[in-house]
Amino acid sequence: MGTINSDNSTLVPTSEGPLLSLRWEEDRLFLLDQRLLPEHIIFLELKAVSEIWDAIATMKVRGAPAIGISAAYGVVLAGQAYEGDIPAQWIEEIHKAADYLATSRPTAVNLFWALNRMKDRATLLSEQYSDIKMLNLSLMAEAVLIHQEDEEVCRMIGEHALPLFESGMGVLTHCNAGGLATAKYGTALAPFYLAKERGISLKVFADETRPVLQGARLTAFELQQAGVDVTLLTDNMAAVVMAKGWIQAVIVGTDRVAANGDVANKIGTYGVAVLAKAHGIPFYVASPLSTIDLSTASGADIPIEERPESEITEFYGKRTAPVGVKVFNPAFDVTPHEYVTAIITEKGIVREPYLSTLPELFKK
Ligand SMILES: CSC[C@@H](O)[C@@H](O)C(=O)COP(=O)(O)O
Repeated sequence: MGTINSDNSTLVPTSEGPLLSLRWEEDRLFLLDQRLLPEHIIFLELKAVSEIWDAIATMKVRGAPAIGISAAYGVVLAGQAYEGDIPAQWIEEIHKAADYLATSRPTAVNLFWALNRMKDRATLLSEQYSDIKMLNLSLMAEAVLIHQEDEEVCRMIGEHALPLFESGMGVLTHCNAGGLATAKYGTALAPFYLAKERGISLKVFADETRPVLQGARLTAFELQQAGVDVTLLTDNMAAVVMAKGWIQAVIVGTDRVAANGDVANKIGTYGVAVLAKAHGIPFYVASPLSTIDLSTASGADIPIEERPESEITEFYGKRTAPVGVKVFNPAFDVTPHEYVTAIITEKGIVREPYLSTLPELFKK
């Protein structure tokens, strides 16, 4: 890919590997507007903290790692917008922006992880430098590092996950935990890219993922672009394809893993996990360490975002439900740890008992 557009024209995708959804250039963030995929490939050029907040809240950028990276750049923009020369005031602006960005979406812990990392770095830097230009440059380097690290983390998740699959296997995924949701490769989709590179043929089944259709619009799109064998299903077809024996494994991403191994991910994931267990199919979760939140004891403590009713009562602007009907629209659900066969991280694979195996990952 690599084509950048800032004047809202539609660009034709190329097939030079995974599509990149984020690009930073000195004092601005270029973001692929994921709401418009697959019809339009349009990059937004963001220069203000409020624009980053809006992009996250309205899901122009979505997926836990991509949200974290965008927020980190949002903090950089706040530092660059400060016009004074007093480091203590600069730090205040950084904290104000981070606290504001933290209100954009509640469930993906990568958002808070990245913001805390940026705040800590800013504090450390302000003890070393008093020149605001130097502070801004150094803080920008931290955001760039978060961005670059994510690519390597995703690649390593793919390396660890790949041996779980054999050529010819059918693998089901839900939502989009791909390159679009991360710096590159994705988490759950990373092994599919590596398999493709290495001539291992996997048959991927992508749930469409109601109500915002990340599976149909994003997963099917990015895998098709990369030449991966992908078949699109509506969410209620997962049971049928499992019963037919077409699925040998499930792999999904996550927005937050609690200390006991409970996993929050896109609404519908829990149902897929229950179905997998009923059919004796392993259910894998791909998670960077930045998505593991040991300070959250269990899934019951994970804040679950509820989104606008219109996502359910309307379909692309057309009303599909009676006016005034009651609606429940949680964006995520929690899969209890007993359904999770293994969690695949950049540091390796862990299994039950998660209460002891997850903390070990942070000591490696
Ligand atoms: C690597 S992305 C992992 C998760 O963030 C992903 O599976 C997911 O649930 C995204 O939800 P979204 O609401 O599209 O941000």
